[in-house]
Amino acid sequence: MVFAKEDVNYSLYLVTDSTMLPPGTTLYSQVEAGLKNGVTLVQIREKDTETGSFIEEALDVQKICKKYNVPLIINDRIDVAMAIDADGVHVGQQDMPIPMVRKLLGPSKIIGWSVGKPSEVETLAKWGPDMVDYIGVGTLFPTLTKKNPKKSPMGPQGAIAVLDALEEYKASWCRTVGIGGLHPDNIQRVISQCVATNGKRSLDGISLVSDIMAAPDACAATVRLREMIDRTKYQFVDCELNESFPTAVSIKSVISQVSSNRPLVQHVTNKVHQNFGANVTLALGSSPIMSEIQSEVSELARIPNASLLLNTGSVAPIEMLKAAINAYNEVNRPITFDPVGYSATETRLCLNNTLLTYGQFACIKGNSSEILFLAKLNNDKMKGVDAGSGKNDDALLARATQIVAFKYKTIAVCTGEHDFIADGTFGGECKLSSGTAGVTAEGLPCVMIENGSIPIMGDITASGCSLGSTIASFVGGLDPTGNLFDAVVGAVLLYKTAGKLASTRCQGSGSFHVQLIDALYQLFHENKPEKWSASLKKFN
Ligand SMILES: Cc1ncc(COP(=O)(O)OP(=O)(O)O)c(N)n1
Ligand SMILES: Cc1nc(C(=O)O)sc1CCOP(=O)(O)O
Ligand SMILES: [Mg+2]
Repeated sequence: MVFAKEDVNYSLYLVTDSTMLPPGTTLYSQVEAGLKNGVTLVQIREKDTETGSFIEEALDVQKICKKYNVPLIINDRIDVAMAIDADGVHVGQQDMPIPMVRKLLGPSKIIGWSVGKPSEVETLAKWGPDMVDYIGVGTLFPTLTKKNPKKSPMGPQGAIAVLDALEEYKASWCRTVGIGGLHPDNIQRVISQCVATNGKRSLDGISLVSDIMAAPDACAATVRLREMIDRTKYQFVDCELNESFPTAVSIKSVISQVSSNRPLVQHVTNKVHQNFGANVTLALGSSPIMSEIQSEVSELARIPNASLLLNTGSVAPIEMLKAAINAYNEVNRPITFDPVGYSATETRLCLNNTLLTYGQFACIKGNSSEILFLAKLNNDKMKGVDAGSGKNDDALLARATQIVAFKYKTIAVCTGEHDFIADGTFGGECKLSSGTAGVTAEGLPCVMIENGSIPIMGDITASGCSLGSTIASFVGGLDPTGNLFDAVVGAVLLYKTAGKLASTRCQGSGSFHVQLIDALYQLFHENKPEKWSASLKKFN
C-alpha cells in the first residue's frame, strides 16, 4: 500500500527501541498497544540489531502497521526500507544524503530528516518539495534514549527558530514533529509554545520513544498521550485565560477574590527582596513563605491558592528552581517569573534561559532592558541588574512586551516610566499544525499603564522585585473563574498607584518604604480601583 503523503498523520509518532522494554513486553506488544490507542506513525529504530534480525523485526512490525493502516518508517537503513517496501525512511545529518535517499526510494516514499537548526532548513528548502517530506525537530529536552547526542537540547525556543526558518524559506510542504524528552508533563506546553513567529504553523506532531516503549502499560501511556495531544486547550493555571480587557469592575472582583482566598505566595528570591517582599505580600492579605527547600516545594504547591514567585536575582540552586517549576506546573498553580538581571552575566543568562525553557509561566515580568533582551530587540549587555539602555520608546517597549508574551504564551509585563502588559496566552488555545491561525505578537492584547514618574521608587531596594510579590499575590488569589490578565493588570495598577501615593507622603527613601506598604495595604483593603491615580490605556 502506498500512503498519499498529504494523508500522513504525524500527530503521535512512535519510534521503537527494544533496549528499554519492561519485563513481559515485546517490541510487537508495545507497538500494537500504541497503534490500538492512537499512534499514527511508526518508525522502527533498533540501533543495536544486526541486519538480518532487523529485517525480520521490520517485516513483523510492518504486518502490525498494515492492520491499523499506519505507515512504517525505517530508521537509517534505506536498503532495508527498499527490501521490505516500507513507507519511508528517517535519516539524520550523519546518514545518507537526502538526494541519494530520494534517488533510491523514488518519489512516493516518505523521507524524514533530523533538523536541529535553521541552516538545515535552508538546505532542505533549496532541495525543493520533492526531497524532504517531514523533519524531526530536536532535541527538544534532555533524553537518555539517544546515545552520544550531538545536539544540546534546544527547548521550545529552538523549535520556534526552525519553524520560523520553514516560513522564511517557504518550505510550506514540509511537515514537522518535535522529538526528544517528550512526555505528558511537557507535550501541551510544546504544542502551545512551538509556534512560528508569523503564527502560521505549529508542530504537526509529537514523536517519542520511551514514554511508550518503556511503559509497563503501553496502552494507558498511549491513551494519556493521545488525550494530551488532542486537547486543544492548555490550561496552565487553574483560572480563566483571558478573553477581555481589564476594567475597574473586573479588577475590583480580582481584589475581592484575593482578599477572600488569602493566597500562599512562595518566594524564591534574592535576599535583598525577602523582607520587603514578605511585608508587601502581607499588606495584600496574602501569606508569604520564603522557602528554597527543594524537598518541600511539592507540598507548598498543593496548598490551596499557592502561587510561586521565582526571582532569579540571587541564583538559587538550579535543581531547586527546576523542582519548583515542575511542582507548580504539575498542579496548574501560577508561577510569576522575574528574570532579574536577565543577561547581566553569562551565569544569569544561562540560568534564566534554562528556566524559561523548563516550564510554563503565568507571568514573566521584567524591566525594559530585560524585556527588550528577551524579545531580542536589544542585545546591549545590561548594566548590572537595573534597567540598562532600555529605550523610552513606548511603541518599541509595547512591541517587545507582546513578543515576549507570544514567545512564551504568557502574560508579559515590562516595567518602566510606563508599564506595558501583553497577553500571549491565546485563552489557552493550542493546536497542532495551525499555530495561532496567523495571529502574531503585534495582534496581542496590550495595555499601557501611566502614573507619571516616581523617581524615589528607584531609591529603595526591591521596589521592582516587590511588584513581583504583588503580581504573584493577585494571580494566586484568583478563583478558578478568575481572569489572569485582569489579575496582572490589577496588580500593576495598584502597585503604581501606591507608589505615587507613598511618594507624596514620605520624607525620604526611608519613610518611602513604610509609606509604600501603608499605601498598598490601604488601597487593597479599600478596593476602589475606579479611584486609583494610575491610568490604563489599550495599546492595541
Ligand atoms: C522522528 C525522528 N526524529 C529524529 C530522529 C533522529 O534521527 P538521527 O538524527 O538519524 O539519529 P538516529 O535516530 O539515527 O540515532 C529520528 N530517528 N526520528
Ligand atoms: C531518536 C531521537 N532523535 C532525537 C533527535 O533529537 O533527533 S532525540 C531521540 C530520542 C527520543 O527519545 P525519548 O522520546 O525517549 O526522549
Ligand atoms: Mg540516523
